[in-house]
Amino acid sequence: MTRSEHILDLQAVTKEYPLKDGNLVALRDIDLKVDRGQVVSVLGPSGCGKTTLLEVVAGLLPVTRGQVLLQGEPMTSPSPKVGIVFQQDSTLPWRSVLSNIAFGMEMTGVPRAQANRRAQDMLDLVGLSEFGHVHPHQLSGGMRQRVAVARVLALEPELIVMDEPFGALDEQTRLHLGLELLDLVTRVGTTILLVTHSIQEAALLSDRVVVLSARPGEIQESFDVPLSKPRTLATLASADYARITHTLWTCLMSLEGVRVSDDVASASG
Ligand SMILES: Nc1ncnc2c1ncn2[C@@H]1O[C@H](COP(=O)(O)OP(=O)(O)OP(=O)(O)O)[C@@H](O)[C@H]1O
Repeated sequence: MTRSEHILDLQAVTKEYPLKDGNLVALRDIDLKVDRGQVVSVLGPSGCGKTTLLEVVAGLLPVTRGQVLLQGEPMTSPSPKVGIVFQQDSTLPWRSVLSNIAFGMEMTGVPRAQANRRAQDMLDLVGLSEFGHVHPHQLSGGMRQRVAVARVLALEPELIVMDEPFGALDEQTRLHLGLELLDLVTRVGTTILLVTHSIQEAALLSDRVVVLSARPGEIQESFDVPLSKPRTLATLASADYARITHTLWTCLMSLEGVRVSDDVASASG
């Protein structure tokens, strides 16, 4: 594999937070390569450093040691090449949906008329063609997250990092929107790094799932997800899906010191 195919390359990344009485090591020696067009999920126990990892990748936090390369270049500050979708609704309530999407483009100097045209294209892409002129509070939580995704896609990032983007939604809506997102990013060829607490979501959407250990977060295991594409809700009923969720569940439970019997793990999948 050539260097350019690794859109993201974390090399021995360690992140420490300074505290009054010493440093808190949030991440230790993280080596992670993500190929162009891949969806990679990060799972791990609460507090293991998942959000820290995303913030480091997005250039929002400096690393303590090691480096983050995006397309071979060190990432040391936020870049338009990396889009971010957070769990919390980040739409601006006083702007219409269309102008929420256009806003990011206007900030980067795109003329308003052009930004509005592209915003409409993005709305069409996320299935909200008719909703450009309403305000965010008139949409459901899932629709608002689609607006957030459209706003990020409009900027044509190389990589999108997502922190529990559908975490505030019920499990069914979450998986449904996740599949829509997967279809979308497959079409536009974007690379995704996704933090989630949901084994189901990670298995359903990812090419690879990385499991972090309890703090300090180190890479415990990395699993390729051998599910055929396109993924659909029917994937949830497949034997391969049951196997990969079982594997992920067992790995996570072992981090919590729990031994999972096959029966319990199968039932959980
Ligand atoms: N700004 C900060 N200053 C000091 N410590 C921090 C800071 N931000 C995070 N931490 C600590 O770093 C560790 C990792 O936090 P982080 O939010 O990255 O974990 P997480 O895996 O995303 O957690 P969760 O799954 O609960 O959302 C935690 O122990 C947290 O308390």
